[in-house]
Amino acid sequence: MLYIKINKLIIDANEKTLVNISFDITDSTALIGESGSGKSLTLKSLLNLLPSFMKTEKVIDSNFKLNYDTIGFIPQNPFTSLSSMTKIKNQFFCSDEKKEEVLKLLALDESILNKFPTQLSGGQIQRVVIAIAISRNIKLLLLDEPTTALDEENKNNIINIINDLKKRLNILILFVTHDINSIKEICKDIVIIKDGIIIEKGSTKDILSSPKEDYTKKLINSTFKNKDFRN
Ligand SMILES: Nc1ncnc2c1ncn2[C@@H]1O[C@H](COP(=O)(O)OP(=O)(O)OP(=O)(O)O)[C@@H](O)[C@H]1O
Repeated sequence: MLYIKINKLIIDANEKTLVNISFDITDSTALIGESGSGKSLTLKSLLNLLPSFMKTEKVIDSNFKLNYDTIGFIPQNPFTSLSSMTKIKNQFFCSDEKKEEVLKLLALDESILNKFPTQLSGGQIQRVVIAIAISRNIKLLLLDEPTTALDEENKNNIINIINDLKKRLNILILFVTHDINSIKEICKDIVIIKDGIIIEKGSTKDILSSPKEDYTKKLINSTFKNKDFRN
């Protein structure tokens, strides 16, 4: 079983600590917090993409190497991550067989390979971005609010697709969002973050059914319409 134990992650900028957290990813973890809580900085630090003026202290234990080959990243806005002048088939870096395999997993027709991104819908583009990420045999999939730029129908589609991928592929998931409701089907664990510090963490079921902190209750009440977990 894959795991990542983030025993210490401290990010400082200009003498100020922006993030100071520790948590594990042993299956699928949601990192949830309001704007400015430190979610993106956490993802960027795992991808080694923080600006050089930020100082980082990382103590991470994992049973695989964390690098470009093993980490896939799905950004908030899929429209900016594809090259608009390049046909979809040339945006993959894998064999044709692998392309066919991942397109099937994402319920995308092979005909999209000969199209340009501008010829696809928002939902199709996000699925292509996910297909490209998983075509690299990654071990960790980072998702940064992947449904923000999508309409309600495509949002639900993407959530179902990620849930399905999680069941089929043996990969870890770290899903960043401010919307608890969007991850309740996908993520086994939740980490609640505020001002760079963890407020509460635990299993999704426990956090949703009996949140301990007021901040968590506020997040749940602002987004959580489905009462399944409370009964
Ligand atoms: N380049 C930077 N220089 C200085 N401070 C920064 C920089 N980037 C982010 N910060 C600060 O770090 C804190 C965490 O920012 P971060 O972008 O990680 O928040 P977030 O939780 O991802 O927010 P959002 O949901 O709006 O994307 C914020 O206070 C932000 O102002």
